Amino acid sequence: MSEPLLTARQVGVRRGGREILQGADLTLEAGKIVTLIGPNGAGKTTLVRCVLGLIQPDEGLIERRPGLRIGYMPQKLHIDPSLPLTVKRFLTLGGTPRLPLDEVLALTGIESLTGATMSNLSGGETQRVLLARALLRDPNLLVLDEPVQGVDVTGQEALYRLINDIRRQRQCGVLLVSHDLHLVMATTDTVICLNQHVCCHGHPEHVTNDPAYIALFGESAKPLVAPYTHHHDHTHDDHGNIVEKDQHRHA
Ligand SMILES: Nc1ncnc2c1ncn2[C@@H]1O[C@H](COP(=O)(O)OP(=O)(O)OP(=O)(O)O)[C@@H](O)[C@H]1O
Repeated sequence: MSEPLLTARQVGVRRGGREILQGADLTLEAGKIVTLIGPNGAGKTTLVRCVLGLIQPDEGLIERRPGLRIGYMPQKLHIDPSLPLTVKRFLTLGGTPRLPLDEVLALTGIESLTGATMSNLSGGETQRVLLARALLRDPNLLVLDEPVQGVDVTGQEALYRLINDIRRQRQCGVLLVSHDLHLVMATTDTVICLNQHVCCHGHPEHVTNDPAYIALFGESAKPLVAPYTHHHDHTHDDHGNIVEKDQHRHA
């Protein structure tokens, strides 16, 4: 096995006197897709921000391979609709790209959009442009925070296929945040379920057949067409600590 691109060990983050992330482990490797899933407020974006180096964990450590280049696709893009910003201008705002623009436009299928105004793009087009921007850095690691937000179901499948093709072609590692477990299962190498701590993790096929996983996510997580729902064999108190069901009943 080659040296990982990034390793997070026992990462913990506290905010406002509350543990929002505890003991999270993560290993990202070239050519592999790791998907973070979990309910709202589970700490997914917080872990992503630690990976990106935007925040320092209060506990644990993050090791990055020297020279690691990360391409980041944020959850949302806020652009003033009155700004007449074209796709080409947007893509070249971040300085000199490491990959030829034409190559990235072709890879993401947005060659015909270069003259379009950013605020006029559809949800799916916007996400492709954001992906293109992340790719221009020629990253060894792509970090995609809910990349299919605002995209219809057909577009979501196409976007996940594209992400899969990109990691095959470019052999970059991918860290994906998703609520769409059923859509990412087929292309993910490792699933990490987060709810302040890592509730379970592993290869999707093994994980979906694991009774612990089924107890955690419910039967609806098994068929590939069902919406993702999150069930726990435990709950969390206001501080993110695990409360066993029995404790709860007697509380
Ligand atoms: N700077 C902060 N100060 C206080 N609380 C914070 C801070 N940043 C995050 N939180 C809280 O930590 C928790 C985890 O937030 P985070 O954004 O990581 O969750 P998430 O899993 O990405 O959620 P979502 O799926 O809704 O995007 C939330 O309850 C959030 O309100």
